[in-house]
Amino acid sequence: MTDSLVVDFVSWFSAQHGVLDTAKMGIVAFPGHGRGAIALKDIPEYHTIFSIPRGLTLSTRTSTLPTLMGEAWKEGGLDEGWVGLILCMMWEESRGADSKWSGYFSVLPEKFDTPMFWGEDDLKELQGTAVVDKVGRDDAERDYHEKLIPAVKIRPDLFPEDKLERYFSLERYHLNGSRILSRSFHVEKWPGEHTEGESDEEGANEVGEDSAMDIDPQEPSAAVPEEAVHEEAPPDEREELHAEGREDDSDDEDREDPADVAMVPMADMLNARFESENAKLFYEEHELKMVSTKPIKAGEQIWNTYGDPPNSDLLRRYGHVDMVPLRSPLSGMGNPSDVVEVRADLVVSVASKKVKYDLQERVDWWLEEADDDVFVLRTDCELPEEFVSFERLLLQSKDEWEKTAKKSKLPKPKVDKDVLTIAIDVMEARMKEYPTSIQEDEKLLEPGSVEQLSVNKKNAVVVRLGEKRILQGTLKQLRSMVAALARPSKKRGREDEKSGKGKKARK
Ligand SMILES: C[S@@+](CC[C@H](N)C(=O)[O-])C[C@H]1O[C@@H](n2cnc3c(N)ncnc32)[C@H](O)[C@@H]1O
Repeated sequence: MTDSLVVDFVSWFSAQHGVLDTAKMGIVAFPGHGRGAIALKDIPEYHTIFSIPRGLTLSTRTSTLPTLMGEAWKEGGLDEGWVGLILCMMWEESRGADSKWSGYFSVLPEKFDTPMFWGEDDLKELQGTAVVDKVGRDDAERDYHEKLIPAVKIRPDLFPEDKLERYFSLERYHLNGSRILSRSFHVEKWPGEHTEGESDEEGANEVGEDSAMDIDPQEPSAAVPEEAVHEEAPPDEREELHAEGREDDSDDEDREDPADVAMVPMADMLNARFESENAKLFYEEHELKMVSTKPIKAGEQIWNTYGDPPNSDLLRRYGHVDMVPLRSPLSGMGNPSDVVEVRADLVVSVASKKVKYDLQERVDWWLEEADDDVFVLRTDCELPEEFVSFERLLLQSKDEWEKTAKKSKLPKPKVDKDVLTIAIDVMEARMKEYPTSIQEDEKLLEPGSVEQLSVNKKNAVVVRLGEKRILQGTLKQLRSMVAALARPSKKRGREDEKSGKGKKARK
């Protein structure tokens, strides 16, 4: 069946000087994925599938609203965070056919499956996962009340009373916020490009949450071999860098200029799946181009990348989860990018039962020096170095601790029996934070049972099961290391090598 909204959208796109290779790409419904792009013919590598003039992207740079609002834009804090872009989207949509983007709004979602819109019962299913504390509905609402509504009130000429309920409600605010979270791109200005009223200060007014997808600047020349492309860390990788406390992380790198966050019609029609990317968006001086990064066979889906985040982030930002074969030491289906977050305070509460001294001073020192209050375990099921180093700090004798503080150096991440035993207790305690067991979750996802689950509940089970499998895998490795230590030393040496003891944890 032809999707008439898509037909209208494609004509609007062409009328606005977007160029789509209609012989090669179609937009169709993929069961469970919404709409997506399909190759209608074989597409060779490095083929431009469509291009979008920069002016057709929708951002605070391209909408005329900030200019019409004048000084009030900055004075009202609309140049900070996403609230300005949300207001631009609401305003453009409220203008109907007068807006340049009128043909775009009709293909944007009106409903999301993300936890932001879940009821209490569904949210309970996520207990223990990394999603719970990150939904951020209250923070988002603060901007609505403190910035957006005052701006709307002072300009009834731009925001007429009779349009407020339909286009500027709190519900529409959340909807547009979610459209940005799941569909926006990071599009930087071309060097030398100047936008009226915009500060040139680096990192000015950065936003805490990155755009949904990153794109690469392309060399200004037309022919672009892959090597010429500057690869940037996708947004979620940057979040991970921060979470892992690498030396090169800094808040400035973690955050983006809100004016760089852009809605990109057509480019946001592409779905993504773990390591399936076969096309990518690049930007040039005047246009953005979706280019195939691999040959794509006729009938195949054209996939973008969202940076392969863990299922907890996929669910929170996009409303879906990835299920692909897992890699050793895990098995079955899941997301190989999954992570479990283990709070440092859980480690402290477990360790404090084993030691006789007060740990507060060491914990404060750690937070100052390492800035890591959460440890991230991955599907390789290895203890992160930072976790081991933190444990060692908590276990140090008074003398050792004094030396550590004096030298201002984190303890070496050396694993021994005490470290392993506490790590096991921590993993067991972390596992208890989920209200259900692995077996119960696996049963819920079995054929015959999974069909009875709502989409939200199924996704919640997939997220929590993915996290629990990492904990289970890590526990298995830790227990075998303890068992190896208990064996006579000659045999142990050989087994330690096999079990990876002494191997550096992933940083
Ligand atoms: C950038 S849009 C892609 C186009 C979208 N499917 C549509 O119908 O407009 C991102 C949204 O597509 C859906 N999506 C993308 N990849 C998916 C996948 N692998 N499985 C299920 N849904 C997916 C999610 O709803 C996500 O929020």
